[in-house]
Amino acid sequence: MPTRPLQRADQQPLWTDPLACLPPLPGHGGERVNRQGTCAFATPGFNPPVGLAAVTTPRRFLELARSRLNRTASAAAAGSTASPYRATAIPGKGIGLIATRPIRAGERVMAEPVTVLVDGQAWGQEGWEGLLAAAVEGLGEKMAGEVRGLAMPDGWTGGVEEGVVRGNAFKISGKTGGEMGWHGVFLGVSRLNHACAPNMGYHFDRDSMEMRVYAAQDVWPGEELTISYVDLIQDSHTRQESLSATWGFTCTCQRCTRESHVLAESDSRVQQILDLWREVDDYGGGKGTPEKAELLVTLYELEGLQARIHEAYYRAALEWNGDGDQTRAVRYARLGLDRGLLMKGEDKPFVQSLREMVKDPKDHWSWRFRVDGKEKL
Ligand SMILES: C[S@@+](CC[C@H](N)C(=O)[O-])C[C@H]1O[C@@H](n2cnc3c(N)ncnc32)[C@H](O)[C@@H]1O
Repeated sequence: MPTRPLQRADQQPLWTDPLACLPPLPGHGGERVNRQGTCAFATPGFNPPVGLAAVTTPRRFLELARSRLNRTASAAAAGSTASPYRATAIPGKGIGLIATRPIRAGERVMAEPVTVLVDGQAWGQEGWEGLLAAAVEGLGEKMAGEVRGLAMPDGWTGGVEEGVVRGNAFKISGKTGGEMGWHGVFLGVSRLNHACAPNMGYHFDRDSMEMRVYAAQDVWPGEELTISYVDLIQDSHTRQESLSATWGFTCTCQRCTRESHVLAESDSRVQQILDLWREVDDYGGGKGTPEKAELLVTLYELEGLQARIHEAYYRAALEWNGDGDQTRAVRYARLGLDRGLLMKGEDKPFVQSLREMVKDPKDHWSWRFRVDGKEKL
């Protein structure tokens, strides 16, 4: 444990002593509670003036302070420009974000450091809600008030801070000391409402601890900015059930409220997407073709799945390369890379794979794999 705060010359200290701790869990060993138990932290030096509230062990918080947080504040400052949206009340949805100027597809709309972090290992542990409340309190009256003012799941009757985390946290991952899961709340991003054909996509950047939100399509002033809370490649009934179970609302988005025969058509397209996926993802099966992958692209477009279109482009790139058509392969690889970088981030394996294909399609594992058959794989 550091005896002096970790800090850079130009920044506030990022390490703070725990505000409160739970005893260590059985099997974790160690006598000293503040070394092994889960604790509440609040540090005002992170993303000032917001700060960071965290529920985790001192060891993991220290790892974060050392490896991540120093870089975050500068990355956020470098990217700050006037927001192309404003928060306002949306009938039936609480607060939401509305575009205040045209936003072009691919434009970065938000880049926001995390404000509340709950260690996946602490989530649900007896007494974790108390630690969460203490960490949020530690942000100071103004910021704690902002966190507590976020929406809770409809019908929530438990504690405020827990409700806020359950209603707004994204599952995010970090790399310090091996893979680990966190639940992160972002003050601005939390105001994005759900739609089943959202106009925004996002990814979490592990280096800067920022959530980055990008336009998946052109957006006009006055349009609401939306993301998806659930897997969109599910039929309307399953999507509705999962939104209602976790957030307690009934989705009234355009994709969910069409006339019944149009809704049935949409659900059948979802089924066709799933069937095509199975065929093109079976590299040894012989049923995948470039035409099927291109049909996948069309179905994604028809379903308004622009925030996930990179998935279809990736498959079209593989199929054309597998067929030995390097020009078409590179075309789709370029499209997939362009969208994939925005929606999933740099470190995803499919992004690396597309980079390799763009560089030299014939050197990519998929070159002519459909033509040359199984021996190629
Ligand atoms: C992450 S918050 C989004 C921002 C929220 N509207 C607010 O006022 O802060 C999630 C909550 O917003 C509401 N919400 C989000 N999308 C919705 C939708 N499509 N229809 C109705 N309510 C929605 C629900 O109350 C949900 O629990």
